[in-house]
Amino acid sequence: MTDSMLELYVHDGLSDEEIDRQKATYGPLTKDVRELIQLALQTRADADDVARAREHLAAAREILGCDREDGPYGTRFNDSGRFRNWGNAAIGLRNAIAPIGELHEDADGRVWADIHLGPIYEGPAGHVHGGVSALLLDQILGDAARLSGHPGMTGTLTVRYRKRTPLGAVHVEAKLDRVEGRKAFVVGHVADAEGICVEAEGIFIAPVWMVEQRDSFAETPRPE
Ligand SMILES: CCCCCCCCCC(=O)SCCNC(=O)CCNC(=O)[C@H](O)C(C)(C)COP(=O)(O)OP(=O)(O)OC[C@H]1O[C@@H](n2cnc3c(N)ncnc32)[C@H](O)[C@@H]1OP(=O)(O)O
Repeated sequence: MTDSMLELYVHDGLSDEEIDRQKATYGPLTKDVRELIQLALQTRADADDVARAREHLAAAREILGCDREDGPYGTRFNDSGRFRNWGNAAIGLRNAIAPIGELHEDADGRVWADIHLGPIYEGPAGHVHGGVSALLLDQILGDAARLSGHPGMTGTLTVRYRKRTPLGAVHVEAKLDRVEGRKAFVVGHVADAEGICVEAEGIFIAPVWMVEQRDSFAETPRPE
């Protein structure tokens, strides 16, 4: 288990220029697919038009599938400290379902993101699915732990839904509270314009193998 995870931390030696080129190529593709996911939900096109659109999509799948990788993307890094977890379900640059775009870090260690949650993230009518809020919090709290120098796996995530979260603009933030041995305690919340909707505490635990590799994981200042 541990070994299989480490195998997915790959130094692929890409130059910064090549990473930028890939971002410019695949970032817009992800954006297009994200819009497509929403259109699949919202289109009123009739059966003929849907059939026509599906033919185009089949053609696109054929082109994109010609040369492809198998399996998970993992975490890839290069010599200049840039790392890519572009498949990450919450924040991956190449993952069209990942809701988090840009992540910010303040000088006081607060990590935050402003996100637009469209209708594909619906749970209760017109409101954000509770699992999506937990996804955002798991990621942002984990990033706050990592960026404060205490990366770890989520051991426990405690989520309290204080009020419903409307679809639309939300703000997510987190901050390291304290560290006890291999455990980092992080607190955070999801808020709408009216205030906090969901609050969370996470315990992020650095497994022994991660502590041994800590330099590689902690000194990762430039996630893509
Ligand atoms: C580079 C990292 C990037 C992070 C990105 C963040 C965003 C993504 C976050 C995730 O989604 S991670 C995926 C979800 N989490 C997992 O799949 C974790 C699965 N569980 C594990 O791998 C292990 O159970 C874990 C690493 C959490 C703990 O295993 P250990 O063998 O290191 O724990 P150990 O039994 O030695 O206990 C160490 C301490 O932690 C405590 N502990 C263990 N499991 C715990 C737990 N689950 N919750 C709270 N505390 C826990 C335990 O009591 C003890 O406390 P004390 O030091 O005070 O005695």
